[in-house]
Amino acid sequence: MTETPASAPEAAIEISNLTKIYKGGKRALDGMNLSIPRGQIYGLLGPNGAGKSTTINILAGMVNKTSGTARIWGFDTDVNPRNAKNSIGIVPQEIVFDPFFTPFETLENQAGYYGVPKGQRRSMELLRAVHLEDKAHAYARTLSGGMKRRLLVAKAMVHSPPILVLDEPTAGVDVQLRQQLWAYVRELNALGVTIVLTTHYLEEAEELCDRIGIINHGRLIADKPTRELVDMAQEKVVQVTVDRDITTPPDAPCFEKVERSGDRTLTITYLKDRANAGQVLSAVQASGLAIVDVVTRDPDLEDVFLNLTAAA
Ligand SMILES: Nc1ncnc2c1ncn2[C@@H]1O[C@H](COP(=O)(O)OP(=O)(O)OP(=O)(O)O)[C@@H](O)[C@H]1O
Repeated sequence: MTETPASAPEAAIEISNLTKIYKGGKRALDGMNLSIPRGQIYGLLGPNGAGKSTTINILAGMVNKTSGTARIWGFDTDVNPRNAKNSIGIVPQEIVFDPFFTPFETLENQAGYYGVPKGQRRSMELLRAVHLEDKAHAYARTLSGGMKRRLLVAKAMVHSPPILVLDEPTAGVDVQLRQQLWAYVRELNALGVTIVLTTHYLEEAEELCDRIGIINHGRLIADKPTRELVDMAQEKVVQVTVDRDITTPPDAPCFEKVERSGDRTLTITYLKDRANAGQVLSAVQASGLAIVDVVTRDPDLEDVFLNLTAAA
């Protein structure tokens, strides 16, 4: 089983100057530096093709890096590949199973592959945790897409690794099952497992992750606690409904942008460091319009993400 260094490392994963150039010349990672603190739920985000899967596949030992180093739970993947591998469980993006094995057999085989002794295997316990107990002896090919994904999570945990990495785990999983999956991920995290996930659902990342890193063009361009990252969003939006049809939208120095979004509605964007909602509303009233309704929208991770990746 996993041999842990004398003291658990500060960083669960430590990547330095990692570069990957694929055959054909594509530079998927361009000197990536990334340190994932132990004990966290860490979200790795980035637009399509940014290098997320390449990073994860290098950690999983499925892609060879071109240069740089990666340490998993303190173990260098070049110097100590076996311990590095035993310290991490990976839930891949692609669903790959031998369709002729049952979920129970799939877990038993995987445990065998990791050398987990029979007496220490937890196949049924893991199936219970991912709500697949009643499918334990059904053929894997009869499982739905969501069930297969949950089986993959259980499979990644057979050797009780201290780090679990999930690559786009909720793609194609319905809302209810997604909630169950996240509940299990949270449970594992509460037990001390460091979680790393990539996702395209920014709302999900915002809700679930303690810390978020954003990758773009093979480099890490942001790495902050989720709250701080969301706070970087500058633009706030107020939607104002007024008492009469608007011919020309009013303008004011505190507006960053103003649009007529209906006969009687204005959508006004302002920068939270330069103005506040009170000033924006006063400016609307000063233009002679009476306000009958106001809706505000807080900036979210999506705003920050789009700004950062567009700027880079
Ligand atoms: N086997 C490969 N051979 C050549 N180029 C590749 C290979 N795998 C990935 N790439 C390229 O490397 C870049 C990074 O791909 P990667 O899959 O790591 O991105 P990603 O951030 O995971 O994207 P997505 O969100 O779409 O999964 C892309 O331009 C991709 O086309």
